Amino acid sequence: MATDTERLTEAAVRVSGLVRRFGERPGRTVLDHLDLSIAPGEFVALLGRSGSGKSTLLRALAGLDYDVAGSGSIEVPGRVSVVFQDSRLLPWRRVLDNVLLGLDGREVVAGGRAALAEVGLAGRERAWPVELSGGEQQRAALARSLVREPELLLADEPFGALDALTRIRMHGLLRELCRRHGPAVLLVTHDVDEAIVLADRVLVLDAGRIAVDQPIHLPQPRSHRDPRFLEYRFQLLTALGVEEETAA
Ligand SMILES: Nc1ncnc2c1ncn2[C@@H]1O[C@H](COP(=O)(O)OP(=O)(O)OP(=O)(O)O)[C@@H](O)[C@H]1O
Repeated sequence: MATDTERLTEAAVRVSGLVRRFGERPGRTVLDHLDLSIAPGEFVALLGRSGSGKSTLLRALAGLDYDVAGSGSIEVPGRVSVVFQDSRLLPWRRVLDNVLLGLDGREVVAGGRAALAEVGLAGRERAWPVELSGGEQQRAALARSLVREPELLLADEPFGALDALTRIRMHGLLRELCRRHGPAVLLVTHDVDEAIVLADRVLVLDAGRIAVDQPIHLPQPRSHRDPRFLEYRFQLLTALGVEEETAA
């Protein structure tokens, strides 16, 4: 029998027949025999209408869905980091202590400082979270994830609460950090453009399954004005049920 490590050599994530239900029996089926695989280092964005189950899938991959009815198999690597829409920094800990939370040893301090420098927060190690802007708090959250050198980064609307300009800056930063650290990424987003700008592959979740699996064949950095970008946008908006005239 193959070991966990052997089985994961070709895929960072392998999900098979995943079912998740909520409510009293028989309950509402949110994920319905969903299959998904993500290669090591691949950046995948997950779109879907509100309530389609994107966060449910992400929580399942993160192992955060205790007490949920369901079945199916999930294989993920040993080192998984999660970033949410809010930074979830502990307000009573300084920024560097937040980044190092749960890590031991003197050498991790240097790693934490380096991670903060990578996200543009050098010099803010001793700041309190409340002293950071929303974008800076998300940068700190990214540093906290990356210092753990994850093989899989799960991100649930990490830029959803940021203004448009900060968002664009964060896109560049995330792309660069992923290029350097090479985790597989699953990014949940409502923003079709964000998905096309960042991802190697865009998925659309519908009726409990992956309804669209679209590789994005565009060089980085990607321009919204590229006609191929517009084609991907049109196609994905249509898959999301946005009126064709609006999508056009
Ligand atoms: N713990 C829970 N208990 C009951 N129902 C839940 C629970 N978690 C999620 N649901 C339901 O499952 C469905 C999918 O929720 P989920 O948060 O995964 O959707 P989503 O695609 O991430 O939505 P959004 O884009 O609005 O964030 C929703 O109808 C939601 O109400």
